[in-house]
Amino acid sequence: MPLLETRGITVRFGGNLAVDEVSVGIEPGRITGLIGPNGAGKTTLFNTVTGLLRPDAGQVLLDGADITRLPPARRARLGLARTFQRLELFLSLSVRDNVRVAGDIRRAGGHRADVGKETDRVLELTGLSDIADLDVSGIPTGRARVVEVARALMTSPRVLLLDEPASGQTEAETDAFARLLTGLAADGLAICLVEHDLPLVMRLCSTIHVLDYGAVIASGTPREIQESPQVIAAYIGTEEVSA
Ligand SMILES: Nc1ncnc2c1ncn2[C@@H]1O[C@H](COP(=O)(O)OP(=O)(O)OP(=O)(O)O)[C@@H](O)[C@H]1O
Repeated sequence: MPLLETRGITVRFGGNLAVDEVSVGIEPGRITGLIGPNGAGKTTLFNTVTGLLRPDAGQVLLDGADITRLPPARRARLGLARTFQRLELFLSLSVRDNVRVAGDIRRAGGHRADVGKETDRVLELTGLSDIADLDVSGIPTGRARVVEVARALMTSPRVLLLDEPASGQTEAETDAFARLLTGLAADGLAICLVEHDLPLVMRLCSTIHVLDYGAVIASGTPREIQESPQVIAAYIGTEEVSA
């Protein structure tokens, strides 16, 4: 059973059909991939799921409940968290404070928690403890992407949407990141991964949905996706589909 589901989501920007009747499901305990060439509609779909954008048609369901019209903060409280393709961190704050701030906001909203203790736990879990006191402006992009994930984890999400989280990471950082995501999924988190690093997607995801010009052109296991003629055609001239 999917925890998060989109049903027939459609988004138009003027005459441009950015998302075309997309129906996909994200299951707990699994990493679901969402891939496609540039401009395929991946970020736009994320924006409708998190409430930054109202779709022209379709529904978003969380645990079977229709959340299509809820504002982003309500969705966050229900367990939706995301990271952004363009990093959205406070550059002049330390890694610890960037992570902590999500806990402080949640506490201000009435959630009872020891924010300091939870911050330390999340920093440890995400492998950021050694750089916790550095300003985010002074750390490499690859680690900054993990800070975004850590901040998202401070909201105790049930669903985590990741928009190109491995971009800018070294090979070693990507390996550590892959282990982190595998562990989070093993603990029951439902993860949706938008990523251009296709070998990483193939390695981590149990199911992959492929978008092209806003529409789902294929859904299946990594092997099925790699062998799909539609997917190969969509990627010709852009990237390799093979891992
Ligand atoms: N705010 C906007 N106004 C107008 N058009 C937009 C807007 N946001 C996205 N688009 C268009 O919608 C389509 C889908 O864009 P989107 O960013 O969702 O694709 P994407 O798959 O995330 O691409 P990428 O892999 O490059 O991040 C593109 O044609 C894009 O130009």
